This record gives sequence, C-alpha cells and structure tokens, in this order.
Amino acid sequence: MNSIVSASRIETRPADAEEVVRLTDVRRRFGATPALDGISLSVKKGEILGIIGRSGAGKSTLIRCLNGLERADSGEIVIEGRNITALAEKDLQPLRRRIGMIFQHFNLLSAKTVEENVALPLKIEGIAKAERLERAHELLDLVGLSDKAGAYPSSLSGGQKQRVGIARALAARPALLLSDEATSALDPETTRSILALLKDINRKLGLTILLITHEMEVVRGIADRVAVIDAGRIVEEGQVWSVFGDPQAAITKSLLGGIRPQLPEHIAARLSQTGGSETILGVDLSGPEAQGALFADLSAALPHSFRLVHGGIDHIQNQPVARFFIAVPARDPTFTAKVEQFLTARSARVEVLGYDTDHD
Ligand SMILES: Nc1ncnc2c1ncn2[C@@H]1O[C@H](COP(=O)(O)OP(=O)(O)OP(=O)(O)O)[C@@H](O)[C@H]1O
Repeated sequence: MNSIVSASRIETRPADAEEVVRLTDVRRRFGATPALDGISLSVKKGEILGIIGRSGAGKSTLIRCLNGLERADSGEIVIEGRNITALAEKDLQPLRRRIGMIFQHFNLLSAKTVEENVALPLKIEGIAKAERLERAHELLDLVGLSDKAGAYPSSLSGGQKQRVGIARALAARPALLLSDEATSALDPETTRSILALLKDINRKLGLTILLITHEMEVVRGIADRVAVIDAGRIVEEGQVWSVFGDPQAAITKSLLGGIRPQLPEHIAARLSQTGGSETILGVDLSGPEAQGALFADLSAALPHSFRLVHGGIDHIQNQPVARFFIAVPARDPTFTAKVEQFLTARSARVEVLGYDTDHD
C-alpha cells in the first residue's frame, strides 16, 4: 500500500490504482503572487475529485496548467503517464485531446447545430463526417438530447446547453473530464440533474472527473474525494464524508459554513465565555460511530439530563455525518468532562463553545 500524507489525514490506497493525473510540487508564480505554491495531488482512474477554494485560491491556474494553456514554473504534471511539463507546444496538442472540458457558460458555437457542436472535436481530428455524426448521436442519446440534434443552442435551456457541452467534451473519448464551475450558472434543480448525469457517465464509462467548484453541494453530491486549495496550496484532502464531517483547516470550515449546521445566530450572540447556567458544546461525529443510539446511550451514562439545542445527521457517500449542539448544566463541574469523555470515546470531536443563561 502507498501512503499519502495530507494536511490532516493519512490515506492508504492500493499501489496498483491507475493514476490518470499526478501533480508533484507544481509551482506557478505571477510576479509576487504564488498562484500555485507546491501542489501535489493525484486522481485515479474512475475517480471524481472535487477541488474547492475561495476566489483567488489558484483553481483556474491549476486548470490552465493541467490543460497545457499555462506552463508551470516547476514541478511535474503527469497525465496518463506522460509528463506534460516536459513537452514542446506541438506535442501538447494530442495530450489536450485526452482532456475534455466543460465550462460555466457552456462555450457552444451559436451558429452551429447541437450535433455539429458535439461533433466539432472529431472534425478537428479529421474524422469522416458519417463517423462523427454517428458518434454525436450516440453521445446525444447518452445525455438525453437525441431529439435536439438539429436545434441551435439559442433554443435550448441552460441545462440542455450543458448537456451538449458534456456530450462535446466526451466526443474524443477523453481520459479526464475537467469541469470548471460547470453548474455555477444553473438553478438548483438543473444542477442536480447535471450532477446526476455526470455521476451516471462516471459509473457507465468509468470516466475520471476533476471538478473545480465553489459550490460545496456539487462536491457533496458526486465527488469521491475533495482537496481544499488556499493561497496556491492544498491545505486539506480526503474522502468527502471525512473532510465535510470533520474539517480541520479554518478555510474548509468557512467554505462549508453554508452546508453544515451552525449554532443559531441568536444563541451564538448571547454566549458568554466566562460563565452561565449551561455549557454549550459543539459535537462532530462521522462514520460508523455516528450510527446507533448515541443520545440514548449518552443519557443513560450521565447523572443529569442535557438539552439538544440544534443539529442533525447528514449522509455523504452513504456515511452518516453528524453535527450537534448540546447544552449541559454548568453547575456540576464534572458533568461536561463526563459528556466529553463519553463522546470522545466514540471518536467525536467536542468543543466548548461558551455558556448560556437565557435559553429558549
Ligand atoms: N495572468 C495572471 N497575471 C497575474 N496574476 C494572476 C494571473 N492569473 C492568476 N493570477 C493571480 O493568481 C492567484 C490565483 O488566481 P486564480 O485565477 O487561479 O484563482 P481562482 O481560485 O481560480 O479564483 P476564482 O475562483 O476567482 O476564479 C490570484 O491572486 C490571481 O490574482
């Protein structure tokens, strides 16, 4: 087994897992700005890797380096075993064809029909018309748009345009699909249908996908692993349920703020750090330990009762991911320690957030 040590986790995976992409210590600087400051990551065949980060973190630079539009200053980018950093411009062309791309604004040609758009990468490759149209129809069938082959992009909805974008990206049978904010311009329902399509294609074709997004729901919905990028560095990496269930880096916690339960604002605002009648605890628990009669067992193990203030259980990659806020009486100083002891024995992370006197 190989071990990959990430910022906070040790992951093991089989040594024979076929890597489609591997980056080693990739650096790219613009003047004084290190856009990529030593990125190392790999994506194995059939995997969906999500890359998240706030604006300016280096996501676009990473995509441009991957598809050869930008040269890394140093480090290695290996795609299907070939180091693209060592290639001359003319040798990059065939490699670029191994990467399909989908974009936020679809980038379809408005003067061409849907089937012509899908067949375009094959036309560039010099494939005969009959063959490329046959392939285009096969792909339009795959993305559920067989009836739109002769339509023009302007007559399609955003979701349909992105389906055409996906079909076009797959035309040349790429090894890797790069998705650059592909659902950011779509409404939530259309986003869900596009994500379901990508997952379906990933399963059916074993397609490897690298998703760059600022939408946590996208990663939560379909990625296997996630890497968090900040100031050109990967600050955290792991399976989605593990990173989303117990984020370590401050930036990850902040990015996930919208999809993880938070202590309600009116309670957070009145918390004291010095004392009160109740201690408010934040509890994070994921994986198998989050299943079962946690609160019944906790209750049975304690001398006093406690209050559940807020929280819930999510399921990511079929793993339960729980986050709760509980209030325990502060008058007995051993009580909080007992709760912490019980929960940490079940691999929970427990944090004292403050004290409350005025509970509702
Ligand atoms: N061509 C360039 N010239 C100068 N600085 C650049 C250039 N491209 C990127 N940068 C800088 O590099 C850093 C990373 O930018 P990048 O566009 O890769 O971030 P990003 O994560 O894609 O952001 P966003 O989500 O806003 O697109 C930023 O500080 C940016 O200003």
